[in-house]
Amino acid sequence: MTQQGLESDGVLECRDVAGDARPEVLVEIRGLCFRRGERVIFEDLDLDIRRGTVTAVMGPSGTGKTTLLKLITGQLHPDAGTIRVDGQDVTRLDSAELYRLRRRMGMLFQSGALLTDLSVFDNVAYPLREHTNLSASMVRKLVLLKLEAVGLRGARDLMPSQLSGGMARRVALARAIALDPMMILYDEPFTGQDPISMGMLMALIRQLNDASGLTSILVSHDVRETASIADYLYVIFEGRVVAQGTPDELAADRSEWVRQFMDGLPDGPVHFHYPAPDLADDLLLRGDR
Ligand SMILES: Nc1ncnc2c1ncn2[C@@H]1O[C@H](COP(=O)(O)OP(=O)(O)OP(=O)(O)O)[C@@H](O)[C@H]1O
Repeated sequence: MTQQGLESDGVLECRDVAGDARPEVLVEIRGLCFRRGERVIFEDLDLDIRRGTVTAVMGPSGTGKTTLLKLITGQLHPDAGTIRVDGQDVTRLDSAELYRLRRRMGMLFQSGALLTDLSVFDNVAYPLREHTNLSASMVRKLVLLKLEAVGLRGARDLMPSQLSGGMARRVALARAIALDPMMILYDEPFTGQDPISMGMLMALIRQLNDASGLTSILVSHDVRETASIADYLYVIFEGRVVAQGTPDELAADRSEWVRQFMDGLPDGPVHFHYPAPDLADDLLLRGDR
């Protein structure tokens, strides 16, 4: 049994819910509640990531997508709810168990920069040297295979400063799959990429997922590109899932939420302004902030 959030008279409460583990689901989130100070980021959020799929999590800026990835990887602890990854509730693991589980999750975060003083080869070798006792010749073979998978075996001796942005992201991807994770989490992998790089990364995400039997969670603002490679999409807003379905289902969905988000419309249920007092009142207030 675990706790699940409920809104009652504007107060976030929690109730007990039972988890329902299903083998086809790799990540099962139930009743997730998470606050940042006074701000409720997630409130009673349910979400499933099925094994073998590329599942995208989309939503307006600041809605909590990166936070969700951090909760799944146990970097943040929820206020209530369960997050099961491969049957284990990450909210209840001790640090050694969490460490073992995290080794099975590859991450490609926006800030996941390469180590600038190490070559491409050594960047990819790094997790293998840190986390395994493999011989140098086995590390070499694995690094070359991972670099081959991202098309950069020939770039092994380059330093990060000699790579384009798209190449750097592909090296980071090779590093993320070095330990053969069961799952890979991508946070805005396409940001700042030209169309060719973006196309390469999209194809790579799909290919790696299918060829390596991975499960992928993809957080992205790039709706069209994401929809073209994802099997299933979640749209989250104000702490909850407001829409979900296959790309075809969401393309056919007429609800205001889905249309605003999928079609990038400036007007709709999502407002441009962060909540604030009335502008005229605010301007009349004394003070220096
Ligand atoms: N360390 C922090 N301390 C306090 N608030 C934070 C912190 N990190 C994020 N937040 C807040 O949590 C909310 C969710 O942030 P998050 O980065 O998860 O959003 P996001 O959906 O990934 O946004 P974007 O699409 O712009 O990257 C935001 O309102 C943000 O201001």
